[in-house]
Amino acid sequence: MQQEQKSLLGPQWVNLNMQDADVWLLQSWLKAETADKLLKHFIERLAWSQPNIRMFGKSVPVPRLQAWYGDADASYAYSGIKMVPLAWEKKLLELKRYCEQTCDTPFNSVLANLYRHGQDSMGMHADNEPELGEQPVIASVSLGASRNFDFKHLSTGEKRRVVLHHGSLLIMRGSTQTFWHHGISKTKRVDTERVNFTFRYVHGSSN
Ligand SMILES: O=C(O)CCC(=O)C(=O)O
Ligand SMILES: [Fe+2]
Repeated sequence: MQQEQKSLLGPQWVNLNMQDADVWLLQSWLKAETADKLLKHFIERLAWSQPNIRMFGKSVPVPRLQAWYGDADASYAYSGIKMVPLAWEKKLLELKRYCEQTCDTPFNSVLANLYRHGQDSMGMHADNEPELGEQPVIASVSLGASRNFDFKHLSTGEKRRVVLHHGSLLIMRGSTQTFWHHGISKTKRVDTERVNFTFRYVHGSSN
């Protein structure tokens, strides 16, 4: 089954060949002009906020802005925050559908992150919430500033770094979330915005 799915991704995809994982990257998924328009649109139109998360017993603001969109029944807890999805914004729904076509996988929700500059970040984590199921497929679309995306293997400590460019699509699936953490570290080299979408399929309690 896993082998069959792999071949569906097609020749333009780059397999990151990571141990205990199944990660693929398509750097120029969107045309540059489409990606430019979408970046501007999403920065202006999405309902960005900066919620608090609990870290080491303290409540601290996330070091970026975020927004959670999805089907009404796709709510779940993320880093201690109960995320109730906003109804799909029109262009975001179009992007989701295009992403579903490319990945040949359904998604019902997305976490949108806005990194305002290089000092915004996301700590190392796995997207392993029970609502995502055993071997979640997570599709990550990047717009704007290129940022380093870091992986670390939980038992061997092996590290991998890829640069996610404007208009790229990264897919993590299989056992990736079981064996690896991933995150976006701070950098002094970037002073412009980046928007990232991680499309997911949340298994709701009511369906
Ligand atoms: O911004 C990124 O590329 C990573 C986002 C991420 O890991 C997440 O939303 O869970
Ligand atoms: Fe993640």
